[in-house]
Amino acid sequence: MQKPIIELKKITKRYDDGFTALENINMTIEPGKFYSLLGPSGSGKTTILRIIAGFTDATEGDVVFEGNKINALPANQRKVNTVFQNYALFPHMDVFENVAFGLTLKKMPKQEIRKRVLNALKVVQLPDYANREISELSGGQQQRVAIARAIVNEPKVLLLDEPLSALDMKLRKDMQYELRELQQRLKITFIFVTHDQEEALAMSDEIFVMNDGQVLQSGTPVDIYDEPINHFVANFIGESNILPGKMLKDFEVQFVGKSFECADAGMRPNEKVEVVLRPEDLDITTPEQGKLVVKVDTQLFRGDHFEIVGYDEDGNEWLIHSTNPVKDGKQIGLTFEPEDIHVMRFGEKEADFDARLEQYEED
Ligand SMILES: Nc1ncnc2c1ncn2[C@@H]1O[C@H](COP(=O)(O)OP(=O)(O)OP(=O)(O)O)[C@@H](O)[C@H]1O
Repeated sequence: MQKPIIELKKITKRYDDGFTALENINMTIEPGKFYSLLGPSGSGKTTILRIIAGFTDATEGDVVFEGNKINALPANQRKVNTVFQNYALFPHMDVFENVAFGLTLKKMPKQEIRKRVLNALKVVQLPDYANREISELSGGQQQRVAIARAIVNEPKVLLLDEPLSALDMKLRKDMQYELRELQQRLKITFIFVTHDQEEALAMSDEIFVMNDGQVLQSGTPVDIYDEPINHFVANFIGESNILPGKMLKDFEVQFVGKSFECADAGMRPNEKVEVVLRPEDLDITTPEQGKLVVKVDTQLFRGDHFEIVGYDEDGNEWLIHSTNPVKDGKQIGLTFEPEDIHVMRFGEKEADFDARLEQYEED
């Protein structure tokens, strides 16, 4: 592991009205990586950015930057810059003046400002837009100006608060590529707030999944997708079939009244669990050959696959992705591999999960 650039240690934030927005948050941010804070509205993502930027104080805990505690350091002395959701550009200034604003405040020599601003505009692929008015720009171009204005200060960390949420779907996808490419080129640490799981999965080196002021799970997109630690994460990240079950013994789990071989171990016999099966891991076969039988109810064409909804004989709903269509009302069999079954404990927290993993690895 690299030396962290930012650490949040036991951060709690209680607002004046007594509301606890963050509870015991620990985060380690390494330099040069792309991080996402992912969670529903109100989960505390923006509050974390504001604490890192110095716009608000934590009630308890420490913010550490390159090994030094910076709890009391004013926002303008922190080596971080923020790109806001609404861009916060100055409408009465042109593009050049907007990007130059921070440097002008610092009274940097004019020549140096010019060089830096033109360079920043080149980085965001707007080299010929210096003299344009803000009102003459598209949403995507305004977004890029906001990013140019942030990177012109050469921050070590860029904080981005839902910067793509005002853009239409197509532009949003384009900007996802651009931002990721920009981050890799500049090697600045990005901390990106979003409630869009697809966006977080596509762009990040690491994701922190948040809910109710807590980090539920952190890890690479693949880890979080393949090994969600609880119902909330499994549901929030991608589409899942989640069913109640019971761990019979190591590598054997029971759900929908049947027992199945699985790849999970280290739980108590008969422990109540939840089982996750991703729609794309289910293969369709004949009812005779299926591990489960499902009656197809409806299907939607999604371009590269069909999304099929069916019900088993107990009335559990199943979501299945298939490359071929299946007739409504048809009985189909479903098969899957033992490693496609992901078993979760009820209500598990990340710390418990880590402890269990350690115990399991020691055994
Ligand atoms: N000044 C304040 N006083 C009291 N409560 C606040 C204050 N600011 C934010 N909150 C509350 O703290 C919680 C976390 O807010 P925060 O803005 O961090 O969430 P978020 O995850 O960024 O949400 P969104 O995606 O909607 O921006 C919310 O319930 C919010 O209502």
